[in-house]
Amino acid sequence: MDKVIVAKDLSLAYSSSDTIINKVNFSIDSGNFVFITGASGSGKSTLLKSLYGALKPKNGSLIVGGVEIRGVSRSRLNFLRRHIGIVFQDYKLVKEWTIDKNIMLPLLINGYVKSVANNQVDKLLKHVRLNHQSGKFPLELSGGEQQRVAMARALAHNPVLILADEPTGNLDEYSSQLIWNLLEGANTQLNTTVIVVTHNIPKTLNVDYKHFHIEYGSIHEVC
Ligand SMILES: Nc1ncnc2c1ncn2[C@@H]1O[C@H](COP(=O)(O)OP(=O)(O)OP(=O)(O)O)[C@@H](O)[C@H]1O
Repeated sequence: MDKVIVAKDLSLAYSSSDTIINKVNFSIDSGNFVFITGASGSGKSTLLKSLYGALKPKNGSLIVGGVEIRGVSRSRLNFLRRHIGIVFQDYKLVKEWTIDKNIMLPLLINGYVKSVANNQVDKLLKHVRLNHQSGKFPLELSGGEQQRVAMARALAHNPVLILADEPTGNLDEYSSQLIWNLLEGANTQLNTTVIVVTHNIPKTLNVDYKHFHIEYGSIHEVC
């Protein structure tokens, strides 16, 4: 099976004095569904940031989608990110844009012509059960609805990898379940590799998943 991510002796830090992740080794196969847990401040978001190149390794090697993140050029990183969908706990939608335009952005970046992108946005809004909210702005939606827009944006360009940082952290049970269903669907139907940072692994998920736990700068596989 292809490896989507390979970390060798990977260390991550924000400054030269304190290392958050220290010489870890792990790999993730294409099509895996992976949970990353750990105490608050253990480095879960830091690890995720490194996977989309927002934080470069301090030492060691981190290969994502065949691209070595350490020393990667801006253009190569932009190319890699076209194959990644990212979901944040605080949604990170552009509030001045309609939800349709937010979802359309990755499609236009990936070279879709406007008419095809428009159709795709309609399909995605239906997929996340928000077609009735088309044309609205993010702040006119509830938190759960905004996160579903963020999910639609992450799924829009059929990414090979979805990275989600506490995607249900602020949501009620109904919205959380919808988000888990969407992530599960991407994984089982499209074979998208999914990596989720969370404090709580849902009990209702119908996928075989891997579970990595971060503690004291190390990562170990729980199952
Ligand atoms: N931009 C930054 N600059 C400097 N230090 C940072 C930065 N972001 C995070 N840190 C530090 O890195 C450590 C790990 O933070 P991180 O956000 O990765 O933890 P986490 O496991 O995701 O925590 P939580 O579950 O609370 O979100 C913390 O000590 C934090 O203060």
